[in-house]
Amino acid sequence: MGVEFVDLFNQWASSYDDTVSGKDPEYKEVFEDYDAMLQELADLAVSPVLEFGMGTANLTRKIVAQNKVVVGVEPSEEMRRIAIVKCPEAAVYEGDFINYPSLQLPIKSIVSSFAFHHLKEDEKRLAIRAYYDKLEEGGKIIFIDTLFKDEAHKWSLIKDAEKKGYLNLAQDLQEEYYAYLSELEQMFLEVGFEVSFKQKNKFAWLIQAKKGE
Ligand SMILES: C[S@@+](CC[C@H](N)C(=O)[O-])C[C@H]1O[C@@H](n2cnc3c(N)ncnc32)[C@H](O)[C@@H]1O
Repeated sequence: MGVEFVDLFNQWASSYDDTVSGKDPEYKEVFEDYDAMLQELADLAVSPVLEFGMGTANLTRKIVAQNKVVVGVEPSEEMRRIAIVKCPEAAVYEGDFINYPSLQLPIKSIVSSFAFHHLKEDEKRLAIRAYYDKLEEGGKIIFIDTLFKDEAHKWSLIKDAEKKGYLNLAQDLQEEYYAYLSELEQMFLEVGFEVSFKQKNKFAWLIQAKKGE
């Protein structure tokens, strides 16, 4: 489910790290402060960690460097191929936010960066419910992703991208399933999570959702 973007990621995998390091002007602002954002997320994660959409393992490496155990799930074969080389310490599985191998570990953190927007609204809701059951008491979901504050904010980002000639970005902002903050907040609250949002750059937000103890 939600894996309609995988071909794109197979093609993007070999140049993905150039994009996140700011070499592609079109996506520079999307990934502004990428390393610092991932580091903040890594610092917050409590082991054992389940990571979805690990891509080329940039977040995974930061978590593993703190001697935390990470199980990574990634649908793109090309991304997994790079992730395994860059982060041999992590267990890496084929799968997605909803379908992934059953794990025997007690999971204390579920993390993901720049990937949750690949799920449609009903898929996001399904995943969040399942993560509530999967997490240990006191466990946390910690995501970083692009969010829209509201409809006006969405269209201001799209218009701004168009004005700069960033037509791929403008198209992504319309075609991928970026959530509205209030809609995502509601999905977490209705399951029983405490949730908070912190804006990290023009596009990306840190989302923390805690399961009560
Ligand atoms: C923009 S990349 C982010 C990679 C990495 N987390 C990072 O921060 O650089 C999005 C990743 O999500 C993966 N992805 C796409 N659809 C997914 C899904 N339904 N479930 C899990 N991962 C997915 C892609 O293959 C890709 O590796």
